[in-house]
Amino acid sequence: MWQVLGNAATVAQLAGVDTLGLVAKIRQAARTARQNKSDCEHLARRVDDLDELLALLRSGGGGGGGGPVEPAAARTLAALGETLVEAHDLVVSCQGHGLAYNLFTARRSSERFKDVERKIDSYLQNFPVIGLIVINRRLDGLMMMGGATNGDTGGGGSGAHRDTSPPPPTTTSMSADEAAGEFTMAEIMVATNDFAVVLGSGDSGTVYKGRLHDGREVAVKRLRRRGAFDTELAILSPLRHDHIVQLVGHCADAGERIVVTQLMTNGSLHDHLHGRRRSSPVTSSWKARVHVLLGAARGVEHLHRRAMPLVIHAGVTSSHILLDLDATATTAAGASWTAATRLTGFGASMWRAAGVEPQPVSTAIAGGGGYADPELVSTGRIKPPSDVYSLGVVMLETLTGKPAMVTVWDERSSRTAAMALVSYALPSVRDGRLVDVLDRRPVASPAAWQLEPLEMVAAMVARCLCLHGDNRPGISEVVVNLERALQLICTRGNF
Ligand SMILES: Nc1ncnc2c1ncn2[C@@H]1O[C@H](COP(=O)(O)OP(=O)(O)OP(=O)(O)O)[C@@H](O)[C@H]1O
Repeated sequence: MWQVLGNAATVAQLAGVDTLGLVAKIRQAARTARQNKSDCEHLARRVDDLDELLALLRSGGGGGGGGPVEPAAARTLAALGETLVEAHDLVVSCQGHGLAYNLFTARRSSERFKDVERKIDSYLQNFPVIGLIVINRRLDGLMMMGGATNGDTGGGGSGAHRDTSPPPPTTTSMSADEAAGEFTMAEIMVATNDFAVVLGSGDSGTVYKGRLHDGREVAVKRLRRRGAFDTELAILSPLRHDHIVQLVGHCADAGERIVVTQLMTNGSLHDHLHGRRRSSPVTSSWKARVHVLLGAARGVEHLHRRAMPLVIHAGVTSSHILLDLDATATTAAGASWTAATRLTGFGASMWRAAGVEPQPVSTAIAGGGGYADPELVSTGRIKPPSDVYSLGVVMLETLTGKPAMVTVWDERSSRTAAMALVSYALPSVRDGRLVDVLDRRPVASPAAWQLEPLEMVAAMVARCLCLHGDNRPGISEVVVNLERALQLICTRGNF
């Protein structure tokens, strides 16, 4: 949604005026105004309120105001420049006129003051959003310079004394030439061989396999709705994390709306649990399953606690947890695998300012298919615990090997009926009878020492699925639980 403008577009150029110089002049002119003095002083105070926004926009543009600016901020700057000129002219016009002028123009002046103040208020209202955009750009710049990497590469965590304070944003190493780009439709057609290979499809579009001219393999998502394109691009652009799919670029050409992301070669967790990929480590090993859940939970943790701006995913499902598995590697102990897990499906996601009230959403966003947070459905308001609920459903799905909606036999109607997995399996989990619903594909008859880590996960699932969001654990607690379960599995023989 907001590609970086050309390097020539700097803060000063976009505003078209020396904004800080104008603010000082308005202050000065208000002090010496002879007509409408109180209006002038009031206006000068409102202009003062813009100081912080101006300073942020200047520093965020990079290099003392010499760097590129996002289009949203650029538009604001250009309009802001005009408003400041208007405010200056208005205050200056109030100097040194006589009674006749005053009677003649008093009404018009008061309307002009109100108009300018209204404009200033609207900039101030947009300030948090613009500020976040600018901060993201600044962080991206720092990451590019530092080449920081701090991503999880899987395996069990220490599980001990986890620091719950938000660490600095986690990033994958991404060089400047890997920054997201804009593609033409012709480039997309070549990359996908005219949309030859379908990887999957969802609510918002169909995803195709592609290869860029530089050899990178990508997933090309052709969206049906403009809104989902804007949302997905806006949300994904600033996100850099080992458990979140990386944006490669986009195409808004020839009426098409396409988002290009890195290819995840092994499909989704859903495919492995219920679909086409029946013989994979994820089907046959509890270690692989918990490892994948941990990756997904770390992705959500990044969104909830560290991303700038913070994000509510609003669509956590097993189809939105993508995998890159390398099951071909072998070790002295036998066949082995490595796995990378990344979240996708950001078409309904939203930004969240820390400490604000839960946001109202349309019931369509409340989700469905057995993943929807019942509190969100009943209140129409979304908050981070909604993602925890949906992740709880994915965890239950992973423990039981059953999809989020199951088919059961209905005695009364003597017909099969659809039932939410939560209704079907949670009572057993809550009663401490996980074995009754546990998937037997990884281990046919699990021993008590094998059940223990899985029961740990099941206990967390029961908490994630509490009806009231406030009773659910925070996402970091879920991460710690999965780290401990994985560690236990690893120390007990990698089953
Ligand atoms: N980067 C990728 N690599 C491999 N396969 C992918 C990738 N992105 C998506 N897919 C496949 O396409 C399917 C649908 O993609 P996605 O989940 O992004 O669409 P969606 O459900 O329409 O998303 P949204 O909820 O954002 O509208 C996924 O379940 C997966 O099988």
